[in-house]
Amino acid sequence: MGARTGKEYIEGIKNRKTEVWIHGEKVDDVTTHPAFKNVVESVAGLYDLQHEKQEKMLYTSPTSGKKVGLSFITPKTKEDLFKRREMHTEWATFSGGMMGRSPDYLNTSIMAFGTANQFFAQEGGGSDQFAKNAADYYEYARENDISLTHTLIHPQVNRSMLTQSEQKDPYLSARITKKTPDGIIVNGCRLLATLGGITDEIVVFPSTINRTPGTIDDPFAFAFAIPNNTPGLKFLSRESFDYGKSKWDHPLGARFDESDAIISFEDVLVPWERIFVCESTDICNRTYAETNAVIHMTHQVISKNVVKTEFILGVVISMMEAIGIDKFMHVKEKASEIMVILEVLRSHLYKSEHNAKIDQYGNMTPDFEPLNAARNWFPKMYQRMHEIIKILGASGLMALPTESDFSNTDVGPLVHRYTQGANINGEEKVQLFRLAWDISISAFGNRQALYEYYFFGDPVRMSNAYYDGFDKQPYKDMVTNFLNKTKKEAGIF
Ligand SMILES: Cc1cc2nc3c(=O)[nH]c(=O)nc-3n(C[C@H](O)[C@H](O)[C@H](O)COP(=O)(O)OP(=O)(O)OC[C@H]3O[C@@H](n4cnc5c(N)ncnc54)[C@H](O)[C@@H]3O)c2cc1C
Ligand SMILES: O=C(O)Cc1ccc(O)c(O)c1
Repeated sequence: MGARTGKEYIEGIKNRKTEVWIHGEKVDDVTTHPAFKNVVESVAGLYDLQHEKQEKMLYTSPTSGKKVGLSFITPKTKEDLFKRREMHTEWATFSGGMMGRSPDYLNTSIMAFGTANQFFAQEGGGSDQFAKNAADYYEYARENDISLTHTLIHPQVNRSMLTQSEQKDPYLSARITKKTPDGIIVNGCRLLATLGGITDEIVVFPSTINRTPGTIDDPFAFAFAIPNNTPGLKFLSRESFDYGKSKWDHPLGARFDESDAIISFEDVLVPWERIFVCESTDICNRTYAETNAVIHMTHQVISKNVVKTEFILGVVISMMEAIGIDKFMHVKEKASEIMVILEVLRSHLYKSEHNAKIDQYGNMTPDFEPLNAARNWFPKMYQRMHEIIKILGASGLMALPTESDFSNTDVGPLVHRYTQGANINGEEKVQLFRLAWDISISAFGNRQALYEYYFFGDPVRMSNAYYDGFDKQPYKDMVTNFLNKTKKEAGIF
């Protein structure tokens, strides 16, 4: 098939008839349901963009010779990484970086699993069949341009219990309940699938963050990918933040609300050919790190976050000029904080690409150190950018008549006059500040802040993993050498 168009993506999910629930009802057709149709249209827009900018977005499949999405590329050179980043940038620009789960994010991980497929063959739970499955799945997803969601997290019942078997209900988190000649049977729940009901397939993998060393919880230790319409699979979506308002009133929420879903498994049969890990806590713990999937995913994330930061900077500078606060010292200081965040992110991305090396699987792999630092830092910086919009926007983030107020002949002229800015008319100012509101105040905006803080894992545990993995010795040696030298110079031997 090759790279799909928006129309093909929409037809695909329409025909799939995934079991999606929202607001207490089963969704008949996600492509027309008010909670999903606008974001479906946005995802379709991404697929169309692949064809509008083919040079930038597609490459030739090494197996079929067809044009396929560049996010699936097996990078062999630094130029491949630059090209892939430009592709990520193009898709991110479509939404101002507000779609965290544009399909390129997970496509990079499928590439990594597929090319590192021998990882899944190792002793202690792996098999040649699992390795073949990972290679085949990469080929299948790339050639058919499959859109994916993923779920890695156990339900938030009692986090003080380190394993799922210890929970008061050890059958709550999704686990293998039976093995049959056809595959495994899975029952229980997983969190949290963003874009859940509106993708083709779901990747059910272990957390990227290691479980506590030494804990074995094998019925919960698996990795597989299945179609969203597999019998017994339900997507229980959160309330929609697309309130069906005009895109002028809700410029982000009415277009990019990706939705998040709890995943329910009821006697779901996962065929053997779709399984990559089965009952191995040990392999699960190492999957993301040792296939380097997390590195390729982070390359997409930081590319996307550069765009998101550029977009927010643009909004903030426009707001400052709109209400004439752009000469105040503290205001410039706050905008400069965002400029610094942008330059730091760009530098991390640059270093990661320029220091890239061929890994053990033959892939040109970005340097993880700058990417890892950036993914530990940005979740906190995003909260600050969010705050800066509120500090600078003040009442302008609430004095926000709607499109229908402007078009009303009685109050339209009034609101147009009363909402004007320093060098901008009322309608233009409200449109700009509605965008700022949708980044910082609305349910959509606050979900973005939560997403950026948490989606890659709990920043506290991530920081501890970062600290533990950091090579600290050179810095300790530096200080020891310095102290030894001063001791010597002081005549103490
Ligand atoms: C908007 C959004 C979208 C998401 N999309 C996806 C998705 O598509 N796929 C997916 O798999 N996941 C997704 N996630 C889930 C995300 O990965 C988790 O939120 C994240 O890993 C943190 O886990 P948790 O939410 O269970 O928090 P918890 O682990 O429950 O943590 C809650 C609080 O308790 C503290 N805490 C808990 N346990 C410990 C501990 N052992 N030690 C120290 N402190 C602890 C944490 O620091 C935190 O402050 C999404 C999350 C959000 C918010
Ligand atoms: O691995 C974890 O524990 C959290 C995590 C990481 C990457 C993701 O994309 C995601 O949705 C969740």
